[in-house]
Amino acid sequence: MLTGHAFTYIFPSVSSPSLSLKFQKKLCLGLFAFQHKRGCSLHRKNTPWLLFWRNYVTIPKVSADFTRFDWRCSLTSSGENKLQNCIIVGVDCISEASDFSLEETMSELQELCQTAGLCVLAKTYQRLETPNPVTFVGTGKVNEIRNLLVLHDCDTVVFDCELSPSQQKNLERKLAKDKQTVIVLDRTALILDIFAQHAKTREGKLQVELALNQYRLPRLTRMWTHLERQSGAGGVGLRGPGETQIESDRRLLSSRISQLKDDLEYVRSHRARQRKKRRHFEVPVVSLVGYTNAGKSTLLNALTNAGVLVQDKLFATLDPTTRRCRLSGLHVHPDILMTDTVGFIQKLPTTLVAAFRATLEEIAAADILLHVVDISSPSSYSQQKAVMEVLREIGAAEKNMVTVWNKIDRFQGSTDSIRLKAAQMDKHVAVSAVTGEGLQDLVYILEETLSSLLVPIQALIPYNRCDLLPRIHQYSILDVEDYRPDGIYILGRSTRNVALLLAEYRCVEDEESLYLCSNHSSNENSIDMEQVEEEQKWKRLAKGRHHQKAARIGTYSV
Ligand SMILES: Nc1nc2c(ncn2[C@@H]2O[C@H](COP(=O)(O)OP(=O)(O)OP(=O)(O)O)[C@@H](O)[C@H]2O)c(=O)[nH]1
Ligand SMILES: [Mg+2]
Repeated sequence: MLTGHAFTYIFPSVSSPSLSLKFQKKLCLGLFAFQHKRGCSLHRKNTPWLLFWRNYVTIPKVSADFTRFDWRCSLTSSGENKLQNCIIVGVDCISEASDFSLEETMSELQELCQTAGLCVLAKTYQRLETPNPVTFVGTGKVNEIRNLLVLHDCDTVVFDCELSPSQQKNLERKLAKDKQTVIVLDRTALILDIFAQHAKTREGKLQVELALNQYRLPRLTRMWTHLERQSGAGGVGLRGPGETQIESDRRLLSSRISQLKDDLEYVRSHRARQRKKRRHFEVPVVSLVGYTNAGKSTLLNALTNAGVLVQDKLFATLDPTTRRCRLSGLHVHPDILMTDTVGFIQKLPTTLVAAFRATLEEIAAADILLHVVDISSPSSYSQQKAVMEVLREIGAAEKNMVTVWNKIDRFQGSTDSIRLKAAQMDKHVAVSAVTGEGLQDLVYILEETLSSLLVPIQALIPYNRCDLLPRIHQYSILDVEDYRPDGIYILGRSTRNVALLLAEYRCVEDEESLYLCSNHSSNENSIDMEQVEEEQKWKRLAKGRHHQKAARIGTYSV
């Protein structure tokens, strides 16, 4: 029989204060017996019922409210998202070279503040050789910020950098005026808060919660300073009651983090399985990537009538949206899956990149990336570089990519000149997602890029397999189609799936032409026979299960 202690050790996530211990024990032992009977492992991570239990039945309670962000809790007692005043502090570290100018970074920080619900009253900045380990900025700057706080009667400061927990604590102490508390936020906290406000789907919420908790864990002590002061009065030796609370909160928070990691791992593997299945249909995936507010969602709406939320705010989109669409200019692949996803930003917090792995992997797995750039922004070049950096980080920089210069209707110079400039560059196109200008060029480039995904084919199809011809004609570009006495000889390029279908009729009659064809397509698209069997197995599986959802088909006529 399990004792109470052993019980919570083995089933930490099931122990919920909302249920009686007796009931929890009974339930877990029942489930354990059930699993044991079926020969399943008792390992925590391998128990689907436990995942289900954790996700849908109980969430471990922690003594503090960890589902809301600390600073927002302290700002608004009611928890409402009302506008708060703040002062922003820009930091330009000479040791950390950036493509963005200080002015660009400051205006971006102001936009971030506005999106998070903060009203910027004053700005200041400092150029530093290296950050001060105690307060990040110098002592003189700390005094200046304190004066600004008094002058504007404000109690929130936002720093444009990632502060360490101790720097944040020191700044709060030094900036506190007349014993009134001052809230010190850094760029990471601000972005995390925006993400927390915008996450709608369960997956998005899990990812944001993981990033939030990872950010919070080393900063937990700051929440309990009021209890630390009781240590002497409480007379509990050298340990204050606050310390015990921190320990238990830290343990609960760590266990919540590991639960979230487990849950996200499950999401990731589910997505990977979906991707593997998707590869067996002829629908290529085109992913919209780009800096936040570049116009990705507007472009998706313009092409597919997806009805995705469009806002002149940073990180309006957080959760990926995929739409199956039919673009009238596309022939080889008339249907494509288009995905709109979270935008990128310079100095993207590392916790977010790690937490959003499931979403970012979707980008990395796309067939083609449409890199949307706001060409009307003075920072368009730096933004483009920042996006490429994140793509490099997630291993997607070498993907087939089309650069879309968006918002040409707002461009300072002439629209024709920017369209001409894009036309002169490889895989570049200039459009306006709002007016529709240039969208025809985009579809044309997309068609070109999609046909580069095709693989070379050369086969002699027997006359009793004429049923394959309609599919071959639909998804291939044929250079030769010769009706011979022993069968139909074809040479050209086609989709991966058609190439797999023709694997058993493959013949190598014209090696030179096949070589030319294969030069058309990228190396990663060439199929090797080792994969054929595995792919055909999947094909049979996919055929048997009519599980393809009737996707919404948007139409766009050019
Ligand atoms: N003038 C003009 N405005 C545009 C164009 N494309 C988008 N916008 C505007 O730019 C703003 C941001 O557009 P979104 O489509 O939400 O941008 P996004 O890249 O999806 O942004 P996030 O989801 O926040 O990363 C909105 O106000 C759009 O109306 C365009 O071609 N011309
Ligand atoms: Mg968007």
